[in-house]
Amino acid sequence: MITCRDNSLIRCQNTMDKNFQEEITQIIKFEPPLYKQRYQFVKDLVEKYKPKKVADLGCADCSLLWMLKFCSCIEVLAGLDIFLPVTPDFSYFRRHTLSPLPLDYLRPSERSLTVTLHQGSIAQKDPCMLGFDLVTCIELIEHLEESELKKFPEVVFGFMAPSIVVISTPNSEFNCLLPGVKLYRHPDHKFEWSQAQFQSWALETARCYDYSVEFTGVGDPPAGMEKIGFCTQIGVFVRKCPQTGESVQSEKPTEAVYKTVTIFPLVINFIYYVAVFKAVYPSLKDEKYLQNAVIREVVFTAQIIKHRLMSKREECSDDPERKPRSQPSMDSFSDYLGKLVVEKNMQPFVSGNEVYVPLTTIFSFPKVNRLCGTFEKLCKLIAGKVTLSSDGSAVMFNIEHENEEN
Ligand SMILES: C[S@@+](CC[C@H](N)C(=O)[O-])C[C@H]1O[C@@H](n2cnc3c(N)ncnc32)[C@H](O)[C@@H]1O
Ligand SMILES: [Mg+2]
Repeated sequence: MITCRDNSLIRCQNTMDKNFQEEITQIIKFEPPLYKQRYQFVKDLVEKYKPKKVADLGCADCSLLWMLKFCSCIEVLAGLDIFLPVTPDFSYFRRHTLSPLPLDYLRPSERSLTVTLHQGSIAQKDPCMLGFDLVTCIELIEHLEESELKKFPEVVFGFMAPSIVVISTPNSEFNCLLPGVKLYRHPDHKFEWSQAQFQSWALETARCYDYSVEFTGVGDPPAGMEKIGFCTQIGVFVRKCPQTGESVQSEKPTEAVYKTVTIFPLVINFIYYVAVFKAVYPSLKDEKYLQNAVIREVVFTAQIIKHRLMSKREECSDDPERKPRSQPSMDSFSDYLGKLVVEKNMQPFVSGNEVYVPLTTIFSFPKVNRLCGTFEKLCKLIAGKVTLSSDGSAVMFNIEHENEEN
C-alpha cells in the first residue's frame, strides 16, 4: 500500500517488485477527489490574479462556475458548452444555483455579477466570448475532434486573447496507475497526451500567440514515481503583451454564432433544449438596491442612537430604584456608536415627544459613510423614504407611545 503525497491511496500487489509500475493492480483514490483539486487550482489562480471576467469553456454541469461565483473579484462569469444537459437530474439543480438566491436580494453585494451560459462550439468564434481576463478549459481539449482541436488555439488565444488561459488534460503516463484504464480514461476522449506531447503542443501554441506557459498539475504521483507526473496535467498561459478589453472588442467584430434564446432560468430546461441562461445578481452598484441598503442602515443606526439616548435619560431620572434597561445583544455596538457620537459632538436630542438624530451623526458612521460616499448622496437616497425633521437635517422618531408604555 502506498500513500501519495496528496494522501491518495494506492494498493499494490508487490511494491518491492522491480517491474513496479506494471505490477500495480491497485485502487488509486485521490483525496480530495481529482475534480475538486482541479477546481481548487482554478480558484487559487483567481485569488492570485483577481480577474474580473472569467469564461469557462466546456463548462458541462457548471460546477466550476458555481464555485467561482463566490470569488468576490469576479463580475462577469460565462460558461460555454457544446451540450448543456437538460435533464431534471443534478445538472439541472447545479445550473439552477447559478441564479441569485433570496439572501442575495436581502444583502446585495457591493460588486456586480452577471452569469451567462452559451451553447456552442469552441471551434467557432462568437463576440460574446470577447473581453475575458481568464479563460479556463478544464478537461476539455481531449474531448475535441481533430478538426476542433486544430481551430482551438486560434479561437482561444488568437480571437478571445484573454490575459490568462488555463488548460488541464489527462496525463496518459499516469494511466498505468489507474485501475481498469485500457486505452483512455473516458470513452469520449479523442486522445490522451503524455507530458511531452502536451508540453510540445502548449509551447507551440504559446509561441504562435505570444503567450508564456508554465506546466504543473494536480493528483501527485506516488513517492518514488515522480517521473510519471501529475494525474492531471495543467498548462497556465499568460499573455506577454497587455491588451485592453476595449481594443479586443473593437478590433474583432464577428457575427453571433452561439444559440441565443434568452429565457427565464426556471423554464430553461423543460421548454427549450437549447438556451442561453443569464442571471444578473442584485448589486449595490444598482441604485435601487443601494437605496434600500442605505435606508435600512440609516434607520438601524438612528434606532440604536435613539435607544442609547433613551437609556441614558432613564439612568439620569430621579427614580433611584430604576435600573437602566439594557439590550445585551446591542450593548457593545450601541456603546461604540455612543462614543462616536460624543467624540464628534453631534448629539441627538429629545424635544417633547420627538427624538431627533442628526443626519451628520448618522453619516459619520462607517457603514453609512461607505455606502453613500457623500453627504449629498445620503440626503438624496433617503429623501421621502425616512421621516425627517422639517428642515431635513435629522431623522425624527415619535416616542409618544414609548413614553406611554413607560
Ligand atoms: C469532461 S467535460 C468537462 C467538464 C468540466 N470542465 C469539469 O471540469 O467539470 C468536457 C465538456 O466539453 C464539452 N465539449 C466537447 N466538445 C466541445 C466543443 N467543441 N465546444 C464546447 N464544448 C465542448 C462537452 O460537452 C463536455 O461537457
Ligand atoms: Mg475528459
